[in-house]
Amino acid sequence: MEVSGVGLPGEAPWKKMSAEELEHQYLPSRWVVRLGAEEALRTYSQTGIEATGRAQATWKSLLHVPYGDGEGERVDIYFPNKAAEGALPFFLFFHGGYWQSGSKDQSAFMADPLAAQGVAVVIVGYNIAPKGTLDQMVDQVTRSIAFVQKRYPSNEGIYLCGHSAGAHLAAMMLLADWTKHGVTPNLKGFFLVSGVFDLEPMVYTSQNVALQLTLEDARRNSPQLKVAQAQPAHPSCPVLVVVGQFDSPEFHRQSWEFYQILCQGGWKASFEKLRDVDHFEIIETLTQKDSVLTQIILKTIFQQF
Ligand SMILES: Nc1ccccc1C(=O)C[C@H](N)C(=O)O
Repeated sequence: MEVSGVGLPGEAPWKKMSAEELEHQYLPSRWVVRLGAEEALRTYSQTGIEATGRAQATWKSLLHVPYGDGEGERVDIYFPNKAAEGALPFFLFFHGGYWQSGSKDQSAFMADPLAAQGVAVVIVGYNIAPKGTLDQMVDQVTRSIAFVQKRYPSNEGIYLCGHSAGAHLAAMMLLADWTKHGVTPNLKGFFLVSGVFDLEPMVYTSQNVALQLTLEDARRNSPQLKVAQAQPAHPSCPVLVVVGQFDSPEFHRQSWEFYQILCQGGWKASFEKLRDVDHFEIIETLTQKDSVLTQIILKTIFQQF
């Protein structure tokens, strides 16, 4: 006998959720325990704005550097105090905000602690919805990476880090086809922080009002599905999938299942659940040189594992 509301074995758990529950699972600010939702979002923005101001006051920077002709196609680059501008590891960051909020101008969370250790930090701007579509964002991110490789061909590695929606964009780069960009970036590591890798549930949340994803768009842009179908392009490149203790169960499931599919596909993946942090604190901790995530990133870049 079929029990209503209970899915088939192996069926994604979100398919059994009510619309309200699904909405709740995919609103990260509702899962913040230390603050109210509004205050958590305010603190996150404030922390990003302050870190960006500090980075611009401290480090040599190139701001609003175009990587394409489109209006939003700009990066900010923060350099450590070194003469050799190009022979450095480059850390590229893709901000979160559900592909419809946030900007590079308030996302240089990690610039200070990474530049202090000799890493060039690139904060990537892309056209958020409704101006940009998800396909355009993926293309912009691809071009931003090709741009960095072309401009700094003697780089000591390009590391990609994304938060939330930005982790999705970074994960899409595991599968990027670089041939049409005329360059193969020297990708050395991926840090996927509190990401969404299967976009199908997003189609049924209020986030899709601005995104306007069809089921087909969502599937075409789901690294969870793509990784399962492809050979690893960079089998020796470390891919860290990390989620916050106070992220919602759906965010935990998304990260865990993506990590598992990476392992099955032959990627050098690892998984971390960071204690005591929510969806926003996880990235706010990158302003501190001693935080667990900052240290993991630095150890990966400098191969101290
Ligand atoms: N501003 C963000 C920045 C980074 C990551 C998520 C958000 C969100 O606002 C998500 C959603 N609108 C929420 O209220 O949780």
